[in-house]
Amino acid sequence: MAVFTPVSLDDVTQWITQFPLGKALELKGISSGIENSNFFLTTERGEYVLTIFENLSFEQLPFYLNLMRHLADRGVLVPAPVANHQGELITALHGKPASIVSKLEGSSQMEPQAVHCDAVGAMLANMHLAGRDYPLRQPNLRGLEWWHETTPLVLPYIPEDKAQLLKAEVHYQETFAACDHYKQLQVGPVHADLFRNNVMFDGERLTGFFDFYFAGCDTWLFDVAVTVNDWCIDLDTGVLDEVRVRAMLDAYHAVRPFTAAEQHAWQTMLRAGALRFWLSRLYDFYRPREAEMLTPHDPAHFERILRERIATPAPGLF
Ligand SMILES: Nc1ncnc2c1ncn2[C@@H]1O[C@H](COP(=O)(O)OP(=O)(O)O)[C@@H](O)[C@H]1O
Ligand SMILES: N[C@@H](CCOP(=O)(O)O)C(=O)O
Repeated sequence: MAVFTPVSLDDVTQWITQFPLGKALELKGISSGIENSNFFLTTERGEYVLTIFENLSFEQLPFYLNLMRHLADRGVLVPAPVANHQGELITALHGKPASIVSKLEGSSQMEPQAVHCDAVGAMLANMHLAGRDYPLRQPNLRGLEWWHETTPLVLPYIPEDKAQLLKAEVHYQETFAACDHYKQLQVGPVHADLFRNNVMFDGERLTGFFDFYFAGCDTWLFDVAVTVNDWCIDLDTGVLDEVRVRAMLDAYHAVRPFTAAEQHAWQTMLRAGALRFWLSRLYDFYRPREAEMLTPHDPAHFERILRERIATPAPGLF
């Protein structure tokens, strides 16, 4: 399903000569994924993933690919982009931007236990620290400004009680973002979509974070909130599982200690993390892109999480 641009081994045979990867031996389309055309590529040098970007442009991609290169160079487990002989990470294939990155071992852990949350928390903190000297800047394109612009576009489609909640929450978050506590939060490159399906595990060993195409500069705490809201919940109810929350937060804190300002902002950030995905799911549900081929994710899941975070205080950061 997720090969929108077909590519054959023949197509790649000539194209690959610009990379220091030897000959292409095998190419296999990857069926999951919703944004891009992805292939497992075997060459004389090893196993890689070839991506043809269907929506992001040559101008937008350097932030993401260079961030992955930067993090990989600092020992964070992420796919390492491979440069061609000219030092370029992004080159054209069938007229679209394409890149080759290293293949991560393992598979996604869709039923995480505390041990997995511990590994994700520690790696997330390492990733934030490693991103401190990343020189490129791009805001989180699904941040506050996008919430402000997108809310009026979905309001006409949803019933009054949901519309009230959405408007009230955006207002609450905007007010908080204007306060001094918010301005004290540490900011840097964040993944911003670190769900279970964007991390690989080989058993209990974390082998990497991937799918950085929602990354941007935002508060580190927002990234933690998005991650906790997916990894540490009961998927049916959205209720936080204290054991997994503690494992993730303690592991993060051991690498990069949370601050008092972050402790103060924590409950609000969990709400922000829920709002972000409720809104994007509403938008994708009611205003699907023309070329959208897959069933959109269920917005009700994140509405439930938002209501739950408003009603029930979460365990503290430390
Ligand atoms: N670097 C990688 N190593 C191993 N598998 C990968 C890698 N990148 C992507 N994949 C596989 O491809 C699938 C689709 O990738 P994803 O980034 O989610 O696609 P999309 O951006 O189209 O949503 C993933 O679920 C994973 O199985
Ligand atoms: N995690 C988001 C959707 C983003 O899709 P991805 O497969 O690229 O992570 C959601 O669940 O709404």
